[in-house]
Amino acid sequence: MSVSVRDLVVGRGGVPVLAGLSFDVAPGHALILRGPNGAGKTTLLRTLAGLQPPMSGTVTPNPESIAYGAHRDGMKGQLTVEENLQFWAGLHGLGRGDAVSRAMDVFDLGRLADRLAQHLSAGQGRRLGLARLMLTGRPIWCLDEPTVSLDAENTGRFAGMVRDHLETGGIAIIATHIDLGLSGDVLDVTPHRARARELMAL
Ligand SMILES: Nc1ncnc2c1ncn2[C@@H]1O[C@H](COP(=O)(O)OP(=O)(O)OP(=O)(O)O)[C@@H](O)[C@H]1O
Repeated sequence: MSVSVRDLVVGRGGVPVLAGLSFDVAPGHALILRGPNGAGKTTLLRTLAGLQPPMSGTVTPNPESIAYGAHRDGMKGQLTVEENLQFWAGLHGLGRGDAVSRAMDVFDLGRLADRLAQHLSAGQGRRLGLARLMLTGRPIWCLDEPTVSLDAENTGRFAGMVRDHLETGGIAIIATHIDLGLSGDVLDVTPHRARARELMAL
């Protein structure tokens, strides 16, 4: 399954932020989004993931194939680390087998299994949020600054997790300011800024 974006315009509060976006991402490939603060990377990712509608243009496939990851999405503070992961696994039909323990292993969460999510440090919470991706069973990951709060070791674990995902035919679209050492295309959204395009047309 490929991602295909055509003539996409994305915005916030009814105001266009990025325009003229057309790109494809093939199975097994990553696309790294770059651009300065406020350029529109989050807005683009949220639109791809179906969290907000495009102002115009098309995105395929539909959001059911896409897992969106940012901050502590969907984490329930009153549940433990393991309970959170079991909840997600059950929701996506992966509640049986060892999917949860494999997801915990990726970010070395075993020692935190019984800790309430609300008591996790920022980096621990990020590790839990990222481990969740493995339990969605979704082939396309849209990730917004996934390594914020992660130390070097866990940043490496994250890059390894994405590599494994790509090797099994998955797709990752990632907004990040750091070099994750992943091979993939880079899309600098700067030339697509709606205001920049308006000025260029003058
Ligand atoms: N709810 C909102 N209403 C109106 N404008 C918004 C809203 N949220 C964000 N914006 C604006 O939309 C623009 C794009 O923001 P966005 O978060 O997509 O940028 P970004 O490239 O992800 O930035 P960063 O690198 O800082 O995370 C910014 O100018 C921002 O101020």
